[in-house]
Amino acid sequence: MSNTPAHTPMMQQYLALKAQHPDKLMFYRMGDFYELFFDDAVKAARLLDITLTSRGQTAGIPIKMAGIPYHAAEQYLARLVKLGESVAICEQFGDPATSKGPVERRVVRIVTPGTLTDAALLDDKRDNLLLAVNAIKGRLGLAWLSLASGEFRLMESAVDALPSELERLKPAEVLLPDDLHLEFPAAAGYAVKRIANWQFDVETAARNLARQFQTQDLSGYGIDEPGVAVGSAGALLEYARQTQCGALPHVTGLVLDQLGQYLALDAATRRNLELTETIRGEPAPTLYSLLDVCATSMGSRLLRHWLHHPLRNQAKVARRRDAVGALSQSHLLTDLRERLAGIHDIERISARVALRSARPRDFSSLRDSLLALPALMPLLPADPLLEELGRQLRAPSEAVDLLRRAVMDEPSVVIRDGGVIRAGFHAELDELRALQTNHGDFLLALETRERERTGIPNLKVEYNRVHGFYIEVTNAHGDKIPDDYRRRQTLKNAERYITPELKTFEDKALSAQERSLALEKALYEGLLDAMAPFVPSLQLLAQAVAGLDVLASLAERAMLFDWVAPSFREETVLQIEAGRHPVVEQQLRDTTGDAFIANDLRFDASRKLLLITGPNMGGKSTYMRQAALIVLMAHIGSFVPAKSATIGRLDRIFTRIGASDDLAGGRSTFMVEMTETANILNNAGDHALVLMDEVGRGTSTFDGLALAWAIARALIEKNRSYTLFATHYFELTRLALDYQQVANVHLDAVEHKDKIVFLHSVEEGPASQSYGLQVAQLAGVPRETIRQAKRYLTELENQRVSHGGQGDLFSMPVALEAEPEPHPLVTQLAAIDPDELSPRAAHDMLYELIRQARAD
Ligand SMILES: Nc1ncnc2c1ncn2[C@@H]1O[C@H](COP(=O)(O)OP(=O)(O)OP(=O)(O)O)[C@@H](O)[C@H]1O
Repeated sequence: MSNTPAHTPMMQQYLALKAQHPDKLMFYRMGDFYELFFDDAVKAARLLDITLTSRGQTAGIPIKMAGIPYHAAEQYLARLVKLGESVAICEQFGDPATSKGPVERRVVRIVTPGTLTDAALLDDKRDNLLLAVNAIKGRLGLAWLSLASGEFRLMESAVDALPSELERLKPAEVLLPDDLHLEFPAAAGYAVKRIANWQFDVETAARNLARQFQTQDLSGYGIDEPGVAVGSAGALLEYARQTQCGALPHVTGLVLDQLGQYLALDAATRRNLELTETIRGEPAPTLYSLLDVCATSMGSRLLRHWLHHPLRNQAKVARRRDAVGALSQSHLLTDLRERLAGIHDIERISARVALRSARPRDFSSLRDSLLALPALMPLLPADPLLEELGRQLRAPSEAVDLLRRAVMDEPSVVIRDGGVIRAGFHAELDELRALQTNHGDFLLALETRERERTGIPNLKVEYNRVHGFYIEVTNAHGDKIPDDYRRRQTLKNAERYITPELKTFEDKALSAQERSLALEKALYEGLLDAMAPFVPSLQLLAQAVAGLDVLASLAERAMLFDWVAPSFREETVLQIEAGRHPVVEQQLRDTTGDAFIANDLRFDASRKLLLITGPNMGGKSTYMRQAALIVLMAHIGSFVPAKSATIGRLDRIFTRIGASDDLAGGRSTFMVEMTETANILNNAGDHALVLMDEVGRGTSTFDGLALAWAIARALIEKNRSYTLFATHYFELTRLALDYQQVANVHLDAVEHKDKIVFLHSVEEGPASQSYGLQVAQLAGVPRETIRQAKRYLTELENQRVSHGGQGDLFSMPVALEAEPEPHPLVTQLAAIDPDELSPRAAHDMLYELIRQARAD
């Protein structure tokens, strides 16, 4: 037998619970603290910067410990989940005073980065997604859930779509089967959890999902033959359920995400266009930061979603655009937006109701929000989409009525403290509360009555903590004591009595507070039960509010910034009159106060590639990006910064903009550039909008020029996309001579007293010079260096004139065509060494070659 002492009973309990959650930190409730032990304590102390102490020994091992006060737990949880950690929260049940051995404890929930529902842990303005990924035979199965709203989606795609899907969804946590190895973009900001492979089993998943949704199978969700994505959805649902230690009643269905319905944006494009984050990862200035003046956080989240999911269907987008138009014309728009601001996060509150974690203030906020809805309807202008949304704004009247009757105007923060259920809702609760507050009245009334009954004028009814309630009679009146008085205590000059009536009152009063708190808690549980059936309709209503809010914000932006309604066409056209870059325009206004120079853009079937030249800083990138942003804004239903915009059928936007290293991913600038280019050449079709910014500049001049030339030709001949191709290689401007679909445009600049002035206006034709040195001078490069560069430039230009220079490369384009394969006869001839051949063999060889030549 070993001499090692056994673990203490408490540690045995701890270790048994911890063994079920080895990969999570365990918050172990002990009185007013959550304690962490052993390695968890060391880790938490490091991550949270809290003190590491020790708490004696167990089984001969010192117990390392770190603790946090339970009432401050949320802020620590928030920090841990941000760092990608998961935490199992273990509460104590039963009364420590009466239990033998350690009080019972259970893990009540698990907080992981992707399954947050607490208002305090969530970002109001973005969805918090849990994503499960699997791949089988080259097919990728994705499923994702926003537990805080109940939205559950899935899709299948090719494995190489993973990076762009991650960029689109931006999950907080990703679940993967144990032995799946996929290449993930580095530093993507989500936690990765490995779970057992069998959890992804497709058949089990399909069964479990159908059970969750209470359906026969999944065909009602458009899934007739469950595949790899269903396996992911099953694994995800089970994981989410475990984190909540219970059912997920608000997850009532699945949506099959049809990628085909969205304008496709690859990962690089989402980043390059700075939709919701700048290239440096900041939240502003971005298109989202400009557009998001939503009054509710539900609206802000939906807008973010719309920006990442522009719709291809022109009719659907036109409906939104028309609603934005109607709202922008409405003199009630400001009123509407003010009213919307009074509406709380119905979506997330409903989810918490379903998960039974709603707090008292969730209920009062929900009530106030539902009561505010009817006032919105008269503020909606006539418009088909707005009328549809308006119809969805009706709150279930029973729910409103219940909340009104049950919940105080301003309930306390936690139910534990009472003060939540409204007076008049429940008679017994009212009585219990009355007992606590009306002691004085009752005692006075009793005193008066007893004085009259006994004829003792100085009889007193009183209370003290030791003896409770009593009637005190001085010894002088001892002979008048009625029969029903029972002696409780004898003093020097007086006796204290209790009567059956007073005893009953005492019992009630002393336990009233305890009982009223318990009753209030039970009523609160009942309220959660009673509200649960309304969750699905509240979720729908929340979506309607969010939709309305986004449309109203877009209308406000359209009015303020003077944007116009785009018009859509089926045919090949993309025409923008006086377009502006929405974000740069506002930045200029806020900083220098300069006006943004509006520019036209014209594409049609006979003009599909624009070669853009012009000086650095001239505005090439801005011009290209503004085209993409206008197209994108149009496809979410927004008005656009232009005088007019006519947009034909489009299915994708591709961008190859800017030089960014992917050092973490081990790819150089040039490698990133070429990977993105390869993606475009392999996938862009004639309905794609392609932006190519200075492709080829990441390598040597000649390689870069040759690549840029070949890439432009491929885009014209093969992809036939709408292409904006900005370049510093003037040689490329000659493509316009060879292809009628190619047009040259340039950004204008003028030199004024040795200084360059950018006009930022786009003109037809190629630029005349590049002004590189002038821009360098403007940037503050020392004068001497500029002088040297000038001298060197003159030398280079002279050499170029005498040797033909780069331009010659393109005056004989054939030279660039791939070398043709040599004829087999040539190969054979080259392989012959005549010195090794006898005259006879040479003769035979000659005949053989002639035979082959004739046979050809
Ligand atoms: N149409 C415009 N009106 C006013 N200012 C503009 C306009 N276009 C660009 N600018 C200003 O010029 C700056 C440079 O523009 P941009 O980055 O598009 O130039 P570029 O030609 O792409 O330069 P480079 O070749 O060095 O990348 C912008 O930051 C903006 O402040």
